[in-house]
Amino acid sequence: MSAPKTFEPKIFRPEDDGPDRPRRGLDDESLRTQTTIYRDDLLAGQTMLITGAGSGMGKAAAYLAARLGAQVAICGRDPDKLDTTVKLVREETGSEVLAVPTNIRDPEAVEALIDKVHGHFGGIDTIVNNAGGQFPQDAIDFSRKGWLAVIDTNLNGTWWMMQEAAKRWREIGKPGNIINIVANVERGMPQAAHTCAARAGVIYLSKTLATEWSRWNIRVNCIGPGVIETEGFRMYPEEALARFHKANPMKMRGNAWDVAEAIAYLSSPAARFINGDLLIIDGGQAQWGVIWPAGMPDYFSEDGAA
Ligand SMILES: CCCCCCCCCCC/C=C/C(=O)SCCNC(=O)CCNC(=O)[C@H](O)C(C)(C)COP(=O)(O)OP(=O)(O)OC[C@H]1O[C@@H](n2cnc3c(N)ncnc32)[C@H](O)[C@@H]1OP(=O)(O)O
Ligand SMILES: NC(=O)C1=CN([C@@H]2O[C@H](COP(=O)(O)OP(=O)(O)OC[C@H]3O[C@@H](n4cnc5c(N)ncnc54)[C@H](OP(=O)(O)O)[C@@H]3O)[C@@H](O)[C@H]2O)C=CC1
Repeated sequence: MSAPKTFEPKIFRPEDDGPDRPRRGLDDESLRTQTTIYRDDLLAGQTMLITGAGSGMGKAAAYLAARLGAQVAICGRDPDKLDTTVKLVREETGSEVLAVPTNIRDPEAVEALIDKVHGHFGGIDTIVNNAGGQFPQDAIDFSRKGWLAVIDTNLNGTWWMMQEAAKRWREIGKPGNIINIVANVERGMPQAAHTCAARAGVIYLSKTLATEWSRWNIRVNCIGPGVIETEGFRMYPEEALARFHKANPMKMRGNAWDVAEAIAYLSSPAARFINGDLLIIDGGQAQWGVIWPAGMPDYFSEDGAA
């Protein structure tokens, strides 16, 4: 049976995510079996700090970076999630990941995180600002607290990370590399206006910093994922998920490995001349469709009100 074209927009809360729903994204077993085009020591000698790495794309990126020889530090709010990444990397590579539970919304905690990673590994070469998220809802119904939560996480949190890392790189006279995971916001995103605003902010912040900070040899780039199936899909109702693949002309969902490999590329010497750019990984979504993660109001359907 095909998914309905429209359904009543509704608020979906994490508590609606029951045990009967399928788990989404690449589990540890799938991650272990992923292959890569990169040579084994591509990132040897590098230290990478990846935020939001207890699940999804951040976890895949941390695992791939460790496999390619990088020293890896990770953060996220939930220590149990971070432990799953530490364990996976240890079992598969024998390397120890440094896990520092941190809320990126807290600038002092971010400062302490950057200190800790520098102290532990003697420096940082690349930071990947991947932590983030939102909830699908019609913008007119956003609560003030909900708006602030999304802006604070995705825009302010990313900024605190960038500024603290750059201050340290300037102080010690070492080059730096920043990769910000944003979203595909080119056509706007119905029912994700808060994240659209925050991600557009990060993209243009990054383009600006790529110029300002080039004098300290700090590069700043963004990756814009389209529909990437991860644990984060729990925030979306099944009716919406059934249509997510239609957001792009390839009619498929990407996975966390697609993004992890792009992160590895931008962390490698091959990307030394890439600065201020936005790499979109979306199967062509930018030129294609718009999806309504909380349900398309009838007004927008083919036979809706003129
Ligand atoms: C990226 C584009 C989205 C759709 C565009 C179309 C393309 C679709 C395809 C892409 C789909 C996937 C996109 C992903 O990014 S999935 C991966 C990311 N992971 C997540 O988004 C899950 C995690 N999300 C969150 O953690 C939260 O959204 C949030 C950022 C808000 C976290 O904040 P906080 O920890 O403070 O959370 P709280 O629970 O305390 O909430 C604070 C207030 O926010 C409001 N709120 C929260 N959830 C909802 C909801 N489901 N519906 C409505 N309002 C919500 C609310 O006011 C909260 O306060 P109260 O609890 O006191 O009411
Ligand atoms: N999946 C998709 O289709 C798309 C995803 N994105 C973005 O890509 C990034 C990765 O998403 P994905 O892997 O799918 O989702 P996940 O939900 O699996 O990962 C997001 C991670 O961010 C962490 N996080 C959230 N808030 C904070 C915070 N305040 N401080 C520290 N860590 C935090 C979460 O851990 P914890 O809760 O423990 O803090 C979680 O591990 C996110 O920014 C997401 O919004 C963008 C476009 C599409």
